[in-house]
Amino acid sequence: MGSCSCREDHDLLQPNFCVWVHGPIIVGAGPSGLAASACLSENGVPSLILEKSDCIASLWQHRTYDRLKLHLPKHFCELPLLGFPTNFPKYPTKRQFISYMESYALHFSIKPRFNQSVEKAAFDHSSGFWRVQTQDCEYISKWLIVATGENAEPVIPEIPGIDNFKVPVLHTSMYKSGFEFKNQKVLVIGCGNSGMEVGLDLCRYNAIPHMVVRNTVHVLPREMFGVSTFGVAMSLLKWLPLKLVDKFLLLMSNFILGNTDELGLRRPKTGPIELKNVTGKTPVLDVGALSQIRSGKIKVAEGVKEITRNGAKFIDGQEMEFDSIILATGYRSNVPTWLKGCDFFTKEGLPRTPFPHGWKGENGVYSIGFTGRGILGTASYAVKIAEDIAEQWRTIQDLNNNCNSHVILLRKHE
Ligand SMILES: Cc1cc2nc3c(=O)[nH]c(=O)nc-3n(C[C@H](O)[C@H](O)[C@H](O)COP(=O)(O)OP(=O)(O)OC[C@H]3O[C@@H](n4cnc5c(N)ncnc54)[C@H](O)[C@@H]3O)c2cc1C
Ligand SMILES: NC(=O)C1=CN([C@@H]2O[C@H](COP(=O)(O)OP(=O)(O)OC[C@H]3O[C@@H](n4cnc5c(N)ncnc54)[C@H](OP(=O)(O)O)[C@@H]3O)[C@@H](O)[C@H]2O)C=CC1
Ligand SMILES: O=C(O)C(=O)Cc1c[nH]c2ccccc12
Repeated sequence: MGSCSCREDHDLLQPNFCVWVHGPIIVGAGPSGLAASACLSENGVPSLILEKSDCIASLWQHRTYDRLKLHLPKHFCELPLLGFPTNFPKYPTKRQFISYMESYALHFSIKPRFNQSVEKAAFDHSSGFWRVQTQDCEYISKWLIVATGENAEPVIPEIPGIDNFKVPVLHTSMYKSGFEFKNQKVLVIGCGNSGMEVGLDLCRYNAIPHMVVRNTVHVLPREMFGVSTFGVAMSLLKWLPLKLVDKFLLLMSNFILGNTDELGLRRPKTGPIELKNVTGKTPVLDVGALSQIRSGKIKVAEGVKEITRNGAKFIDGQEMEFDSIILATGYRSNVPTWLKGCDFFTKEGLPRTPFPHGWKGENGVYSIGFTGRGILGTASYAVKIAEDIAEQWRTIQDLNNNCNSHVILLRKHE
């Protein structure tokens, strides 16, 4: 740090330069990064977002399927300070959600630096600043906000023989629509919300999906008599203990959906909300896959033992041919690959302290978007982070007054 000489310039990105950022550096321009930036700006604090992709909300724009809709009502998926347009339906489509994110960024004049992949970030104890390295440049700030998300990388399981399958195996993050799988026999591995919804989408294109359910799973209706199940759970939790709420949800689910165990979807012993809180495993909110399972259009298979060139061998000894394989095996955080020397995050890349206390670490590091509570968790952390940094910002504002820009280019001495 002491080896940097100052030069003002906003647009140059060269390996031998480091950029001094007056406000916080935010890594990731998804909903969490945008929310943090908007709340900071509302508190008078500038920030700089570094985004590895070429757009905002890249998970939604590049890594989700066409028929995706929010499965929680829109008021549970709003970012702070600016809500959804009133003409949006209760469950906005992916396109609508993206357009909301775009207007959000525009409204708060958020201009991330795209194509900046953070490769390393570490706190420099000697200077008291965070040093954030991308492929182009080093950025330096007093604060680092980690907003790279719980869904940063696909989980690709090591299933014996998987590399020998005749065509490339696709993860749901690359799946767009069943159009490419018309009339095909498709093995879908995994039965979370992605597996269920991809299975359903495949049915719409006359494909024949076989879905691997290796474990137990909670399937709940998206709505209970016109009210969202998520909303019902949130309301009841204000008054009743968690276990009772879970009992109620299961009672209602059995009434609305029938016995899912009979379909090969065995329920875990722990209730759906308790399981979500303890393990992070999201219950499936059914938007139609279950009736396709009941009618036999989506076939349920137990665990896969091995993938062959033409298909799969299952643990019950059956062998079957498939045209394609889709991995609906979920996602993981990538934080451990780039955030160094900081035990704020676990080796799984999630904050060590669970919700609602995991937003602030030591030395000016913050996390947003790792609460297992979707956008709702993001919104609550954005407000807390912005207030916390704004308070520090005000105390050092006198120093900042000497600078007329919040991004300054520094030349590194060789
Ligand atoms: C299919 C799907 C549907 C979902 N539906 C809902 C829903 O209906 N409601 C809900 O509340 N939640 C939902 N979620 C949860 C979802 O995680 C959130 O909606 C939201 O996208 C999280 O925002 P985020 O900004 O924390 O993470 P992301 O949206 O993943 O954004 C993180 C950003 O960080 C960038 N990034 C990652 N690594 C780096 C790096 N090293 N350097 C620079 N940039 C980096 C990524 O490119 C990305 O743009 C869904 C998730 C999935 C996968
Ligand atoms: N409309 C919406 O809003 C949607 C929201 N989402 C959200 O996105 C997030 C990610 O969901 P999703 O992509 O479904 O991931 P999940 O982590 O929820 O589910 C992954 C699934 O893959 C299974 N699995 C993992 N590894 C293997 C393996 N080796 N063999 C067999 N099965 C395996 C898991 O089984 P096991 O339980 O045994 O580990 C689980 O069923 C969730 O929060 C979800 O709610 C997703 C889609 C739509
Ligand atoms: O859809 C998701 O992935 C979410 O994270 C939303 C969500 C947060 N908590 C839940 C509990 C039950 C179902 C969905 C969610």
